[in-house]
Amino acid sequence: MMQQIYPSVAHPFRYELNKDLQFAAAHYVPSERAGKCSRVHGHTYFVNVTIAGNQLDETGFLADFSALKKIIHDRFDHSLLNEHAEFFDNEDADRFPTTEIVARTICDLIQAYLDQTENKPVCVQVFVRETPTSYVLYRPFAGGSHER
Ligand SMILES: Nc1nc2c(c(=O)[nH]1)N=C([C@H](O)[C@H](O)COP(=O)(O)OP(=O)(O)OP(=O)(O)O)CN2
Ligand SMILES: [Zn+2]
Repeated sequence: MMQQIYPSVAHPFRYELNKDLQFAAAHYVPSERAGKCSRVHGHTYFVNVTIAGNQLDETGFLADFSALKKIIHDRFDHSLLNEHAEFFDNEDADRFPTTEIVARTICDLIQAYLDQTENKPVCVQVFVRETPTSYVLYRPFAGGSHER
């Protein structure tokens, strides 16, 4: 699944960077309505992160590819997503580890890192593929401005 072409996101910035990464993790969706997915099972999550901005840093990077990988892969690889209590909550449907909420969480984590960099680019899209037939796109600025 790596090296696939992802849906593009409209933005006004001069530079756009994309980073593919993956991690293996278990999860369950803690709702009877999730059917078989309410039982613990695992995926290899394929993620594409899109970052955009007008300024590069002193290294000529929009963002450091290696740092982006570390933020996500090192945190979630070979873990049970439901156990990351700082991000997910089995009692709150807006914090269940669904593909949608995993994508939003990844975007928030990446943006928190970018906010600390000198050139302050923005994460404009996160793609998360959970299975060969299921993926989600999260676009934090959809329908609005890129100002934060
Ligand atoms: N909108 C969402 N729907 C489902 C999610 C989700 O996160 N968001 N998650 C699941 C399950 O966790 C499951 O891992 C994925 O389900 P599904 O795509 O149905 O997997 P299959 O391999 O059974 O699908 P095929 O159509 O047979 O390829 C369920 N729904
Ligand atoms: Zn699943």
